Amino acid sequence: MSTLPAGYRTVAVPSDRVMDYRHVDELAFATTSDPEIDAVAPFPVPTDRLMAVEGPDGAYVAVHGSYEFRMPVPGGAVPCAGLTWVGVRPDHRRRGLLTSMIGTHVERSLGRGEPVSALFAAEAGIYGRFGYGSASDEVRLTLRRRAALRPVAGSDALTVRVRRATPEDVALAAELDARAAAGRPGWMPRATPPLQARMVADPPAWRNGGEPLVIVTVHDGDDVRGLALFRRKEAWGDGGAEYTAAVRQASAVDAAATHRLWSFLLDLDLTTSVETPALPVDDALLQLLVDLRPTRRRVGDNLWVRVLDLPAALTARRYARPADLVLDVTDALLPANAGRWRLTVDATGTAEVSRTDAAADVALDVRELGALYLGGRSARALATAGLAAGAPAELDRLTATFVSPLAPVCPWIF
Ligand SMILES: CC(=O)SCCNC(=O)CCNC(=O)[C@H](O)C(C)(C)COP(=O)(O)OP(=O)(O)OC[C@H]1O[C@@H](n2cnc3c(N)ncnc32)[C@H](O)[C@@H]1OP(=O)(O)O
Repeated sequence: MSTLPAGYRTVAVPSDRVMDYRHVDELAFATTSDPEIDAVAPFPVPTDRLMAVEGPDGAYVAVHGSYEFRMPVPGGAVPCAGLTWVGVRPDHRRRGLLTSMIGTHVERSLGRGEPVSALFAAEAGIYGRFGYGSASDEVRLTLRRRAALRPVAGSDALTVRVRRATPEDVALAAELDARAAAGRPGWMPRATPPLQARMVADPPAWRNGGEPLVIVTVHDGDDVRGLALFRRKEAWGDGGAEYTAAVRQASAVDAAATHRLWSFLLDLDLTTSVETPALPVDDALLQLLVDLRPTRRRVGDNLWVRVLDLPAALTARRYARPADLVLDVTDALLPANAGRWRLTVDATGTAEVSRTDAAADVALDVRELGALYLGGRSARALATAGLAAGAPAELDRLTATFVSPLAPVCPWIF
């Protein structure tokens, strides 16, 4: 599957060449490694999941890696290869190295028993051709200070505490993140120490002129029910203070804690605006705001999902209702996924998937199956763009079967 131009070869990256790997990404992304950052936020991708392409002179010219995730899906979690740190040295681009690396990634992921891959795309035009579908959106808000929230019972009884964040806050940040996730599809757990360290890491290079990271916690007696990490940036205009507060993480376990947390963040002295982290498009904050109109909203693509092993992927999640559907799938990269599949879902939401010769209810490419996989897209909407084919009733049956009650999102970029 992986075809490289003559003179290039695919190699695993030994631990003594991780810096060579990183140098390729630095040239591809116009960044540089910084020992001060590495000291608090070590390189997070496991070495045994790093791959490189060597050029004719033996130097690394293209790299990719992956995380070993258990991606939350409706009703469960699926082993997922989180493709990451993909880069091709600018003098070796557009000669098929990424295409070859995707082949390597797919083979290795399937070999490890990972039926799904997911990623954040550096540019939206890159990954669709390889069968990744845009499966979730995120929204980032810029809120005015004192934006009003609808009342929530119990919020006023909760207390808040504020202090500088420290590396020791990592356990609390990870715990609150996991509790706030509440099974939302796509919300990747940060399961390894290097990924968790990044939650609270605060090297000066990441401060963008702002203060060191601050942590605010919401308490019900001794119980911590919410947490936010944020930093303010000093600014003075003709009218006085114009600070902005950028929130890195805002996690709360219920509506009252959510209300208390955002009430605090929305009324910080000296600030005029508050920037949220990536939120799901149905986040509680959007429901609580009395008036969304003055709020700047930027919606962007979030996770891209690639179904690698169709029967394993489709049986790894639960479904919203019983169903008997025949899907006719095309997959130019992985012919084992192509053809007609019967998806039967029982009353518990558990699916069986088998080959069939029966007539298809819906025809679609594996890219669109990836888009639907987390339950955040509509088959009928895809069909309006010519990306799925079927009678409206069958398309709606597919959507109603796949739908997630909560919009999928991954709140952190990997
Ligand atoms: C999950 C992540 O890590 S996302 C990070 C991706 N990395 C970056 O964005 C860093 C900067 N860019 C790069 O390193 C490289 O340009 C890459 C990785 C995006 C592409 O690598 P290349 O080796 O040039 O890709 P390759 O030659 O295999 O191209 C395959 C096809 O994708 C297309 N393509 C490649 N990059 C892009 C892009 N940025 N936008 C749109 N199309 C693209 C090519 O034109 C080609 O199309 P074709 O088959 O119709 O001719």
